[in-house]
Amino acid sequence: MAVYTHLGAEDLAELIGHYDVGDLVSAKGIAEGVSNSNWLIETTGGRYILTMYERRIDTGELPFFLGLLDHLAERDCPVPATIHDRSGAAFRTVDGKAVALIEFLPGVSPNQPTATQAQALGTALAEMHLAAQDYALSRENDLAPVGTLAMLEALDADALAAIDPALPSAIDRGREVVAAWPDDLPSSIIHSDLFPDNVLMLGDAVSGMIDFYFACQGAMAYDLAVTHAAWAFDGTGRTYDPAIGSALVEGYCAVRPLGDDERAAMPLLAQAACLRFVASRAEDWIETPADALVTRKDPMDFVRRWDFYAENGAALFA
Ligand SMILES: Nc1ncnc2c1ncn2[C@@H]1O[C@H](COP(=O)(O)OP(=O)(O)OP(=O)(O)O)[C@@H](O)[C@H]1O
Ligand SMILES: N[C@@H](CCO)C(=O)O
Repeated sequence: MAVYTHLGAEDLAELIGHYDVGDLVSAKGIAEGVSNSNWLIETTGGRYILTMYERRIDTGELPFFLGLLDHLAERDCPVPATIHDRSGAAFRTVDGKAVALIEFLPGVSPNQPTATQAQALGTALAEMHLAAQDYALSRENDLAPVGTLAMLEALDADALAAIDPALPSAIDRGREVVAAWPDDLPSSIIHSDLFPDNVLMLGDAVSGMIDFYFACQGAMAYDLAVTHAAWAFDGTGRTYDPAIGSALVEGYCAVRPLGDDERAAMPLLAQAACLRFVASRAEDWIETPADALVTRKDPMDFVRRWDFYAENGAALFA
């Protein structure tokens, strides 16, 4: 469920009236997503996505996120441009909450991506990294290994063990990742959360990369590692698909070949990606009541990936 706020027809028409997009025809709440409320808006001028920022997002960071979409869209990356209102503002406030209107992009998120789609995504990711290098604004990664380790350390050990007896050992493994973390890899603005549900595809082509609300300054190879962990396994992390993993890296390197230092770091970066999702999922699991409407994601899905990278990472990225 991802419409937390009711917006009546009059509120919507009034809001849309501030934009040069034609008259409101229809507005449908979008069920996917958990962080924000989203509507598919149809006007006499076209289709748009209206987002109301509900939680996790600090309004002070919206100029960074929305400006990034504009910067990338201007450079032909498949991301939705922000629609600015008649006064030029990228976001407005309704009932005390920030809202933004962005371009609607066609396509569907793949449930079972193919290697050809993974290759196209690798290419789109590398192009995005290059296009973002001259973006004027910056944002620190609050979910970098040091931050996600702290997140995990702050959770109650018994609560972690209640999810799975193997989970508390992620803390010591996380410490090893943080101790080995390289600070000098080539960086840009990275997406940091490019799971299949944040990618829209039309056939084999990437028609959209969405949900940039974890974007931040970071090592480009780390973003590739996150995307690898998100795309190359079944959801539970039990089965690795080598065709998808190789195609993703190949598509990336066709545009931006990895340096020797980046390639050597990939096994560690992939484990850092696992640390990040183990930590955020464990925190959400413990903080979300079992009967909440939102489905909790299992941190163990990323412990399994972590085991896989620890064992096979060196051969995988050689
Ligand atoms: N620009 C867009 N064009 C087309 N569809 C979009 C666009 N942006 C979002 N959507 C649709 O809305 C859904 C929810 O969007 P999104 O994933 O950004 O929600 P969220 O609640 O902000 O994210 P999350 O739950 O991942 O934190 C997506 O799965 C997609 O179907
Ligand atoms: N994509 C993340 C949620 C956003 O942090 C996950 O699957 O855990």
